[in-house]
Amino acid sequence: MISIQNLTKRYGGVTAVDDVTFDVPRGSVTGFLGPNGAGKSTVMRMLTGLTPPTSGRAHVLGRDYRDLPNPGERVGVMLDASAQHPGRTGREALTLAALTTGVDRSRIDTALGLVGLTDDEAARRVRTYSLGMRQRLGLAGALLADPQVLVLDEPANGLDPQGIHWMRSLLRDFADRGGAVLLSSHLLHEVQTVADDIVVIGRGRIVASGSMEELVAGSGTLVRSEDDGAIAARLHTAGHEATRSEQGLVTAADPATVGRAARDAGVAVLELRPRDGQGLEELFLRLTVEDAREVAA
Ligand SMILES: Nc1ncnc2c1ncn2[C@@H]1O[C@H](COP(=O)(O)OP(=O)(O)OP(=O)(O)O)[C@@H](O)[C@H]1O
Repeated sequence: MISIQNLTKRYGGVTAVDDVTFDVPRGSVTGFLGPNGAGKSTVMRMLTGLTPPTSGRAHVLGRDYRDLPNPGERVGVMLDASAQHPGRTGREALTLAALTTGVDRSRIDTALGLVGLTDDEAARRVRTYSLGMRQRLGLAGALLADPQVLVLDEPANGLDPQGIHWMRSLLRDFADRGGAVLLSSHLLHEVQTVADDIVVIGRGRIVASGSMEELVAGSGTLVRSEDDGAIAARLHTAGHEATRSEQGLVTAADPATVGRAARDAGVAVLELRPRDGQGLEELFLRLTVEDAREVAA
């Protein structure tokens, strides 16, 4: 439902997006993850027709966003939740959006209900909203026309952990009903909670992508035993790197291979498991630390 191919954007000498290719299929919530300045917003702006690509293409529902008839009806977009008119009430903001996209006004209450904004909150001016409430209002705007695709830039920004879990079920439900979601974040734990597929971008280029399970599995195995050194030696002989950490031995080999190495070494295993979210955190940090440093510099 979203197809991005060899997408590149240059601003003068700066290559903001460099040959990016990925798809978001029907039924998927895809997290677009990268440090500040990695190029996420630029990809989303090109996808929604706000910035022309230097080369490559970004299609949504099979064509350029600008070529879709009434794109606001089929693609829900939230690029900057803080860019809402502070003097309007939440309900007024949604009413204007309904008028400009030709959506039936009855959808306003549905959208408010979906994002959990009460009638009283919708009657308040946006300037009195917390960041989390603005995100909810932005999401209500994106959901207003009951679109097939959602493109959301940093939607979890300002939400508390409970809010992030709430967003997960909202987006999961949207995808399960046949929709596709692309959402960006510079925080791994937000994406980890919400998305089932991940694309990691650093310095304009994709540095990793796959399902959450693949990326977690790709981050190896942890084993704690009565003799980690003996297992490490067996793994080395079999061609697997293994390093000692405070928690035990860490290796890229899968748990079954590590279990056999322990058996062959005659060592009792105390703990053996795939490395979980923490492994993914390390993967993200390792993949992006250089990029983050360059951007900071
Ligand atoms: N209009 C522009 N003119 C010049 N450079 C730009 C422009 N827009 C973005 N850039 C540069 O392109 C790079 C990518 O920026 P982008 O906003 O897409 O990153 P991001 O991943 O969305 O970051 P953040 O998480 O901070 O929003 C940055 O180096 C940025 O300075």
